[in-house]
Amino acid sequence: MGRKFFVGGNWKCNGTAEEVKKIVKTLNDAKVPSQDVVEVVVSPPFVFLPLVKSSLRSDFYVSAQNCWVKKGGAYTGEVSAEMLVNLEVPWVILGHSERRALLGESNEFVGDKVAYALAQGLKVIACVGETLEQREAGSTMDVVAAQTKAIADRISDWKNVVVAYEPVWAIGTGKVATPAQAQEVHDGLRKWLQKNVSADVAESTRIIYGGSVNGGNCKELAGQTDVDGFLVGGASLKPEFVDIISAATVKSA
Ligand SMILES: O=C[C@H](O)COP(=O)(O)O
Repeated sequence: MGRKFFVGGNWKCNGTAEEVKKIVKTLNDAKVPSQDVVEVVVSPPFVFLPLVKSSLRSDFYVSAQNCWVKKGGAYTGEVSAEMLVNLEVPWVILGHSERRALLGESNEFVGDKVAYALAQGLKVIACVGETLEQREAGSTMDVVAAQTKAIADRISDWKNVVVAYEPVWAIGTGKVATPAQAQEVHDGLRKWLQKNVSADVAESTRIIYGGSVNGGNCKELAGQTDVDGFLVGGASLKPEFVDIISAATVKSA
């Protein structure tokens, strides 16, 4: 079974209600490849999830950008996986590098979050990626393998997991990884899954790329064998997100 192309739009901490309505309208009016070809998920800030969910076209899905590591309770400011399930939000992004760096989320903490969210029935976009310093030190594969291992150690079923490879140096910088750089790490991650999880999981798990993806570079990146889609930040707030979704046709061509 082929891996269906996956395009996620991570809106991060952006937008007013008016801006959100405008983005949704652009998406709703867009002509994109069918659901058989591409799975599209947009991830607004928590407060806009109900608005987006209720107004977004039915062939696109919503995702939260984070959730708490265990059952809800006395955790001021957090949102639990159960709450997302209750609101019928199917996806959650976990382990984004901004949270790892700014909020000190460790590999183990992210692994615990992934395991808990999956156990509640959520689907997870799990982010991994190296800093520029780590890349220059030649430790890219070690870093992403350790991040992936912390997840693999805690879960047994990968069917609801998409792995997002997001080199930190490429996020929001306009400095996109070359298609060859992306392919090299995606291939390395797939081999890691094959060796440490199973051949089936390696073959079926989508590994998507994130980091300055835009309407201009998406097709070449999508052409790489092991690039199964994108997690898009800045460009997901703009009409060019539609072109990025349409890059899925590169795979089916
Ligand atoms: O989650 C998305 C990534 O952080 C990429 O962000 P960017 O497309 O703005 O570089």
